[in-house]
Amino acid sequence: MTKPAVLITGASSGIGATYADRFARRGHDLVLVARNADRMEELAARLRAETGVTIDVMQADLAVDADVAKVEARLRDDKRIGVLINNAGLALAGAFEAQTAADLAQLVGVNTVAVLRLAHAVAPRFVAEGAGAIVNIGSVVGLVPEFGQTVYGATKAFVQFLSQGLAHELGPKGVYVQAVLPAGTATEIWSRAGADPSQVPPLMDVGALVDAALTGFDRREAVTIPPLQDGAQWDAYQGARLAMVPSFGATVPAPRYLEAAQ
Ligand SMILES: NC(=O)C1=CN([C@@H]2O[C@H](COP(=O)(O)OP(=O)(O)OC[C@H]3O[C@@H](n4cnc5c(N)ncnc54)[C@H](OP(=O)(O)O)[C@@H]3O)[C@@H](O)[C@H]2O)C=CC1
Ligand SMILES: CC(=O)[C@H](N)C(=O)O
Repeated sequence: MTKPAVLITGASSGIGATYADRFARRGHDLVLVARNADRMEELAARLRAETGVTIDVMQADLAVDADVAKVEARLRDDKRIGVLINNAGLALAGAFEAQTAADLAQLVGVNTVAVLRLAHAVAPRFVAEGAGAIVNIGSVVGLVPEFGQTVYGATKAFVQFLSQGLAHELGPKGVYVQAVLPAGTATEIWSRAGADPSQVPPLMDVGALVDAALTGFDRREAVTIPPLQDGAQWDAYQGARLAMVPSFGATVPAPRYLEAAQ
């Protein structure tokens, strides 16, 4: 049986380039998407030579509406594509009040709007086929407002919610949706974000990260958190969240709000 082609955003470096390497070695044809076409062509030439798979390179800036539309069209029309890896993203150093509106718009555009639009473009075809996979790269930062990377973390919380919601909606229709939540991983994201090198935490090897994410993928896990050593902690967290749900149906405020503040 022919393996589905895989479209990977942010495939010019780091986690995306490593996904490209791993899927090529599994025998999948690829579509690589990012801004730096030279780096993708170099990666594609190496992987074609080493694995024999077919690789197309699409230059696109996912902060630019017309470029996102180009990738959406490819996802809608190219029926060979059966896996979307929504990986492209960026981080931003600095305090919220010092970050510029333009930088924040780019951060939110690439990390959330593009992720949503690409998933939305491919979902109808996957649902009609009753097959397909959407992998969204979030971050543990989306679970920890206390880290102080507020807007970056908010984009990753969006990715996590979107993924869990889509898993709930699309799973019964045959479409697998996975959220991958890396923690600090050794890629260019830190220097690109302008992070102070003395503040960078110990980092996971990018190959180890992607191999663990693919283990979760093969198991059809909804949320994969490679650095989390005790998986039962995630299950307990989800259990605590779901335990609140019946209360959300209450039609009167909780007693603690019925006493006037002193
Ligand atoms: N490394 C880490 O510690 C962690 C990373 N992540 C997430 O992993 C994902 C990949 O990042 P990582 O590999 O670490 O970092 P890199 O900086 O190495 O890679 C980011 C990729 O995204 C692409 N990209 C960035 N901006 C745009 C844009 N406007 N349009 C198209 N492509 C773009 C870059 O390509 P180009 O410049 O060619 O466009 C590059 O291929 C991100 O979503 C990140 O948030 C999550 C948790 C931890
Ligand atoms: C820059 C970061 O904080 C990193 N990409 C992460 O998500 O952990």
